[in-house]
Amino acid sequence: MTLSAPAALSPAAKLSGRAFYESIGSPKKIVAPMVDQSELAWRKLSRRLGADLCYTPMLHARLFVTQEKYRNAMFDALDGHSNTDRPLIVQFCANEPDMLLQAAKLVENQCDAVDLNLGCPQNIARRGHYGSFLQDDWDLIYKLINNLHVNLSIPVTAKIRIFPSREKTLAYARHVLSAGAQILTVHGRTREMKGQQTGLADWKVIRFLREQLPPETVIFANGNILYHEDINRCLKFTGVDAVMSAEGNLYNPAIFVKPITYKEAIPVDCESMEELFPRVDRILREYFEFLKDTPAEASHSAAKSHLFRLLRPFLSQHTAVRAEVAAINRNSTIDDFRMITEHVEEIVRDLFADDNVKEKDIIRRSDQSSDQSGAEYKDVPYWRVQPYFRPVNGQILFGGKRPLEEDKNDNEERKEQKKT
Ligand SMILES: Cc1cc2nc3c(=O)[nH]c(=O)nc-3n(C[C@H](O)[C@H](O)[C@H](O)COP(=O)(O)O)c2cc1C
Repeated sequence: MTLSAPAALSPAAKLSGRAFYESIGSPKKIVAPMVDQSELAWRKLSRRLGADLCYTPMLHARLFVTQEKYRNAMFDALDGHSNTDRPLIVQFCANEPDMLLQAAKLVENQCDAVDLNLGCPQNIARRGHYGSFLQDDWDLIYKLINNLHVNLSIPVTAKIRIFPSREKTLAYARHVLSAGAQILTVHGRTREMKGQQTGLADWKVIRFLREQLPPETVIFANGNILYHEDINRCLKFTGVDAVMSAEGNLYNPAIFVKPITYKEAIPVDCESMEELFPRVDRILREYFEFLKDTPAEASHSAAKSHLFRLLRPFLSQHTAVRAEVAAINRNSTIDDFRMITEHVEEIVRDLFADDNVKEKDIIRRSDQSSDQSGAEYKDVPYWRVQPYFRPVNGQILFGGKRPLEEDKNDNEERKEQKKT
């Protein structure tokens, strides 16, 4: 990929806001930008399972422009391919308007829009002065977005976090939109809500923004999507155009599998159980087939974390597989992933050879429910992919309410999450 000089374009020549959103098919179910996790192989799997728009992982604009090795590892000719990876929004973090523009120019023919990350709360973002730490520098945000709005041939979008005050959040949203952002993704957590302090995303603030901003503003809601039915619930509660999921999608890529029905809850009968909570052997095989055909470094370096997440409850029961996943390193080959996939298939085949398992292969409604979304919790057998409830202050809580026991996978997984 070679660098090209930016050509000035009239913003009027580009599709804006709702017209742009409609031009990419009015997506409702969106895979979030995720460092080292929303790479090509994963996006292909997610699209096959119902996602109708995907974001790339956050790319570092300066590294993308100045380091060819980084650029080629993160984004190659297959990313944003018209037959297999669209619609696609490429996300960058940046704090230099011209560097961001140069980076965006390098991908403008391989995606539908470029997104500015204004949400990353990690220390690395504090040190690098990007992500949510730009929340303190509204002038710079304006320049970053407006430079793309004026000079890029495709639309610019932005993903923000909320402030503790909803009025300030509204003023901030208006500022980001006035700079030229054509879609606003709102992650309903503040910058402080990370790690052990993550807690629930605030859908009420997102609804407030929806009510206050003009109807032509396209808004995506992000946060608290753990089950497929949460998508309907969130759309209904907030009134926004679409719902974005990160962790829900990673632990169960079939979270988007059904069309949006606006029904309160989907009854989990036998047929929908396999659709909504697929068996780990099936999902792993589908993922493996995409991984095998995706040579990009980004897809292979992401694979270990994907396996830990997909197989999370399964690994507690089958520690030999856990050891195989833990042993994956940068020298691992596709045959190592094939071997793990076949091992999991063999175990599940043996499990289902026993008629007793069939009786246990049901989703039970749990007696807990969350306060805000009204979601019903479910007990899902360990051989099926399922949401993960994050540790909060040493305990694993669901929606801030439901303590579960921490298990051995957490250490391995924490190591993986540190990388992201
Ligand atoms: C592994 C991982 C990587 C992430 N990387 C990014 C990123 O590159 N850019 C970004 O804007 N947000 C990133 N996020 C945040 C998510 O996009 C999302 O805003 C957040 O996880 C809340 O959504 P959720 O409740 O559906 O998980 C990441 C989240 C996870 C779990």
